[in-house]
Amino acid sequence: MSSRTPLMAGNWKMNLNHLEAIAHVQKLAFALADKDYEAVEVAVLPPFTDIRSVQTLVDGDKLKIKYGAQDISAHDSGAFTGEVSGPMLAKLKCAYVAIGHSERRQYHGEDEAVCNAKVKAAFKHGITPILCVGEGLDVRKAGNQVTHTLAQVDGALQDVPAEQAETIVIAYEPVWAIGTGEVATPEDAQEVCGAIRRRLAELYSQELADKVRIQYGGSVKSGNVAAIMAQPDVDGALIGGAALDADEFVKIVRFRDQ
Ligand SMILES: O=C(CO)COP(=O)(O)O
Repeated sequence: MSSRTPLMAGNWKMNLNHLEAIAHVQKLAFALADKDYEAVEVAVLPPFTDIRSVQTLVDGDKLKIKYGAQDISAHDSGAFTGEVSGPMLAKLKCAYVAIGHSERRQYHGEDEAVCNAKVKAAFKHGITPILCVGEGLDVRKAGNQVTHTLAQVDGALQDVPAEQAETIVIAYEPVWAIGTGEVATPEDAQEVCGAIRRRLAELYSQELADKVRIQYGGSVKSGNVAAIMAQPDVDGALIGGAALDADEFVKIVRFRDQ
């Protein structure tokens, strides 16, 4: 671990309606103390329909939990049925937006060009992208995880200026470890997270690369988070299933105690 403030973000995926979201964030807020927020940045990424409720709670009670969305449209407005725009998310004061999650890549055909456009849309509206990258099982078996993942990083950062790129968060999520209980070893996580940081240094500068937070995601739980966080290039986690259990998520936030 490094001097970068770790970011622990719960990706709720398509779980919890707005009433459940309020109850869940209240539980987190009750359990988390100032010292937790000093050590770790805590964020939740609820479904779109929950964001207004979460915002109202966070604003009203001045909570230190950050929140964001799981996707963003590449377009600002117009005839894009079902999409939610950057200006809409910015109006709800979203701090973060996940871009290019493997489930979006797999089920919605999002490629590097789409991710690149969405990264630009997020920055345009002052929302920090959490760019999700990572290889599937076949690529891992062929030993091509680094090349594959770096190509995703290159594609998504095409023409993104340094002053924006230095604030991005990149989540390395090997697809074979998502929701499978199959966690990458700390060494697997470090191999690719370290390669991502070296690529950022090549694309921009070492100084910029040292600022960027790189998360690991894929079956993170309270029992395995400490070993993953001990890796020098892992600056946090993007947590799916375990983030739906408030007690478990709090334990993950307190990874230093595990
Ligand atoms: O996809 C993930 C977070 O974005 C990881 O999901 P799980 O933690 O459920 O494996």
